[in-house]
Parts: sequence; C-alpha cells; structure tokens
Amino acid sequence: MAGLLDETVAVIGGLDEDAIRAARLRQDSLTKPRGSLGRLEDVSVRLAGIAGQCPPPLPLPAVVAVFAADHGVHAQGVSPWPQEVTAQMVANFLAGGAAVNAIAAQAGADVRVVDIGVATPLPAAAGLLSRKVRAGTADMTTGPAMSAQEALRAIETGIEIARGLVANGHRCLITGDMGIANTTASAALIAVFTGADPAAVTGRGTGIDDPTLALKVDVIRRALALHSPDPADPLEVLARVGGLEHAALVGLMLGGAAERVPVLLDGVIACSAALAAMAFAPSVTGFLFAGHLSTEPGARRALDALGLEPLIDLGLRLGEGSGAVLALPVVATAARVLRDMATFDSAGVSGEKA
Ligand SMILES: O=C(O)c1ccc[n+]([C@@H]2O[C@H](COP(=O)([O-])O)[C@@H](O)[C@H]2O)c1
Ligand SMILES: Cc1cc2nc[nH]c2cc1C
Repeated sequence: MAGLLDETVAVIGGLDEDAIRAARLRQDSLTKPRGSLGRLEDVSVRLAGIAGQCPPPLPLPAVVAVFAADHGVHAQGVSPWPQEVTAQMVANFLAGGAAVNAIAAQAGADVRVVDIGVATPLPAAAGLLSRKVRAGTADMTTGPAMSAQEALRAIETGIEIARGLVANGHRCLITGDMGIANTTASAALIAVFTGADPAAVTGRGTGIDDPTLALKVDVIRRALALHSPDPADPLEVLARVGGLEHAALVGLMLGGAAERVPVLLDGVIACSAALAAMAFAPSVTGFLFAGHLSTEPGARRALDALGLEPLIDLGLRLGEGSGAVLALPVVATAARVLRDMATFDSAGVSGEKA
C-alpha cells in the first residue's frame, strides 16, 4: 500500500480551468475599469481555480500552523541566539504573547502550535500539539540532519495536520515556523533546489554580523560538499540538510493542495520548504500564495523558482507565520470582491465605449 505521502501527491490535481475562465469573465464584468484591481484580480482567479467554483468561497476561517524545531547546525555558531529560545517561544505562542498571536488576532486567524522537533524538553501544555519526531536535527556539517524515515514522518505529520484542520472547517492554511538556526537549513535547501551559490541565498537571519555571515556561508558550503544532495530526490535533500519544521511544512502544503484549499507562505523557511514540495508535486505551486517577501535573499530566489510574486513587502524577517498572516486580509478581500461587487449590468453602469 502506498504511504500517506505518495497518496497525497497522487491526489493533487491542477487548477480548475473552467472556474478560472468564469472568474476572469466575471472580473471583467464588475463595475471597475478592466484590470484596475491589479494582482488582487489574479488572486481571485486563482482562488476560483483552487476551489473549482466561481465565485470562490472566502478563504475563511484561516489558521496558521506554527511548526517548531531545533537544528544541530546551531553548534557551528550560525545564530546569535541560544537554542532554548525555540522552546521559550513555543510557550510564548501558547500564552498568546508572540507577534504571530497579535497579527492573527487582528487578521482573524486561528493559531496552532506544533512541536515537530524541539530539542529542549517542553512541559505538556494546553493547546500544544506534541508531534516530536526527534529532539532537534543533527549537525549537517558532520552527517545527515536526520534519517529519510524521520523526514518522511515529519512530512506525513504535516499532511495529517492539514487534513485535520480542513476537516475541522478551516478553508485556508498559513505556514508558520519557529526554530533557532533554521535560516541556515533554509539557505542550504534553496541552494540545492535552485542551484544558486550559497553566498547568494544566505542572509543574516535573526541578525548576525559580517564575520558570522561569512561563517554561515562556509558552513553551508561544507554541508553541501559533504552530502552532494540530489535536487531530484527531495526526501534525501530534506534529510541531509533540511529541518523537521521544513519537512512538516512540505506536508502542510501538499496536504492543503490535496484538500484544494489555498496555502499562504510566510518567509524564507516556508519558501525553501515550498521548493521541496514542488519537487514532490510540481502542481502544488498553483495552491500556494506568497504572503510576503522576507528580507532574506534566499526568499526572492526561491519565489522566482516557484513562479510566485509576494503580496506584501514590509521588510519583515521574523518568521512564526507573521508575514503570511498579515496577507490573509488581502487574499480574503480578493475573494470577497469577486463575490460581492456589482456587474455593469446589475448596477446599470455604462460600459466602456467600443
Ligand atoms: O521568515 C523569515 O524569512 C525569517 C527570517 C529571519 C529569521 N526568522 C526566524 O528566526 C529564527 C531563525 O533565525 P536564525 O538566525 O537563528 O537562523 C527562526 O525562528 C525563524 O522563524 C525568519
Ligand atoms: C525572540 C525571537 C522570536 C522569534 N520568532 C521567530 N523567530 C524568532 C527568534 C527570536 C530570537
């Protein structure tokens, strides 16, 4: 019997071309000059293609799934923050005190927090989804970050979470992540999947100085030299140089696409995971929206490879899902415009002169 990953990949279809055509026609019949709502119109058309309906349902209720995990490569000194901050921030998410909680409250999104691989022991806490695959990855400069089996378990956990959220009525999934040192794994993934030089896709993460940035690039170069990951084998790439939250996010994206709901991507961690998701199932990109453009250089490179344009560009580099949740009102508005606006006919507004 095929496993959950294969099953899910097999279910992901293309966008519904009839619904896309109907949505384009409807956009052009609404009381505004054609194309005047810019990329909001494109978002609405793609939402119709995802749902197979015109107008598409509003992508609500929405939920951000914040996957938390730690990274063995932290031992190389790639982040200025202690590893315990990952666990401490999980407690902060659950208490409602993090940026993502405030942004989600304003945008009207639910927040779910998943321990997919935090190294520091976490006390059982109300609301925490405990799905730890292992207590952090191993250091990718000395061996694989994890086994292929562990990467698969994390992906399948992400799929199960996507399925559960949609079964509970959520109509939009938003990616969130928390993991000290995870911008190193993200840059490594982006270098592998795009073929970019590590120096071109490695950034300052939480805020490192020039010598640490040089060290981080060197760490990634050494890991890639050790593993020579094959971009055609995304499970092995994730296992060798990825993270548990990256793998779980791949599952969330594939699971969301299989359920035909939109998935909003946050920053560089989600973008790097999306490249792996695309390697498993090329048509997944039709279901993904880039919530925002992270300042990490790898984000732009990854989005170009995914063929996605970010909806918002406010210079954010936080993670947690913050930038993607901020884009939820834009995506929801796109659907509402297509559903609620009057047409030239219904409103009795004269059309453009021929
Ligand atoms: O989302 C982004 O683009 C982003 C950019 C920089 C940092 N982060 C967050 O910061 C943490 C990783 O930063 P670092 O420097 O420890 O690799 C992790 O918790 C991420 O959620 C996230
Ligand atoms: C405080 C803090 C909050 C974060 N949220 C996401 N990544 C983070 C990293 C740090 C260091």
